[in-house]
Amino acid sequence: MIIFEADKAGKKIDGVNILHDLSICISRGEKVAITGHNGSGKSSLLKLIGGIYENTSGQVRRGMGKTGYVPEHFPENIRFKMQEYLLLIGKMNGNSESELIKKIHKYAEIFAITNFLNTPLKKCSKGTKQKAGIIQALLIDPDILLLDEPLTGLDESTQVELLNELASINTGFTIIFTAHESLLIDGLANRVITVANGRIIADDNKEKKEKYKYIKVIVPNQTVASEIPNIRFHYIEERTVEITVLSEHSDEVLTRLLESGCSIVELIEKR
Ligand SMILES: Nc1ncnc2c1ncn2[C@@H]1O[C@H](COP(=O)(O)OP(=O)(O)OP(=O)(O)O)[C@@H](O)[C@H]1O
Repeated sequence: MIIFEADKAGKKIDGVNILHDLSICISRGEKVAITGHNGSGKSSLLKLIGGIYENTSGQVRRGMGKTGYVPEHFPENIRFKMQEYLLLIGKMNGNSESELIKKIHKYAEIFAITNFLNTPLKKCSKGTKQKAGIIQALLIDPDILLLDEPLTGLDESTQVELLNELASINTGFTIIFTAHESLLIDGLANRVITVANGRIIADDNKEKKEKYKYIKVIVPNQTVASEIPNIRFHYIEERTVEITVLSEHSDEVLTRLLESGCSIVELIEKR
């Protein structure tokens, strides 16, 4: 199901075109990274997708359901304790208090910040505040989560922690985020949109790239490999063969090898 579609869309602010000629389609469940240099238009594209910006040219259609948006910077000097703040924000969105407390505790556990629920936000670290920002967006049970540079300014171990936590929340919903870090792009995205000067210059669907399996196997005789379809192979020793096969054929190839009395030494997935 398509949740966002742009056809030659553009955005002009104060007479300046900041996004040009964008044509994209995003489907439910995709994990999309928007990347590019500073000032290339990443945040603006995210805002256009989320409806924070309306297009000033071309066509845009949205069918996204509830959208949770996490801005790049968490507001400074909030005097509320974390749980008070999350309750306040959650109530604005019509949740009941008991329902909200359950959700806050569930997400605080996933994001490993339960110990900070009673700490004033202004005393929390950048990483903890960032996590509170993400939880705030999750409290509305969004169908789509938009994150603007969620790892910026965090140290490396917090980045890895946050990535794992983001990857562990419900895999079914759509996540669209801007990022510079290959850690987040490689770890979370299945599609990478690259922008430069307000234009999309690349749109790569990682899932579509063919995946291969590399199998190292000891064969009982030299005819086995030559009788198996859909593989490339070469001998590295008299009885040891390296086989490369498309992932989609790998199960049937492994079955054939085992039925022919081969011993599998190594099995690696490659892009
Ligand atoms: N509200 C605005 N008014 C005027 N110009 C803007 C506005 N928002 C963005 N721009 C301009 O549009 C361009 C793209 O900005 P944007 O914030 O989308 O880039 P970005 O890739 O997210 O940058 P960064 O990586 O530095 O966050 C920049 O030149 C910026 O100055």
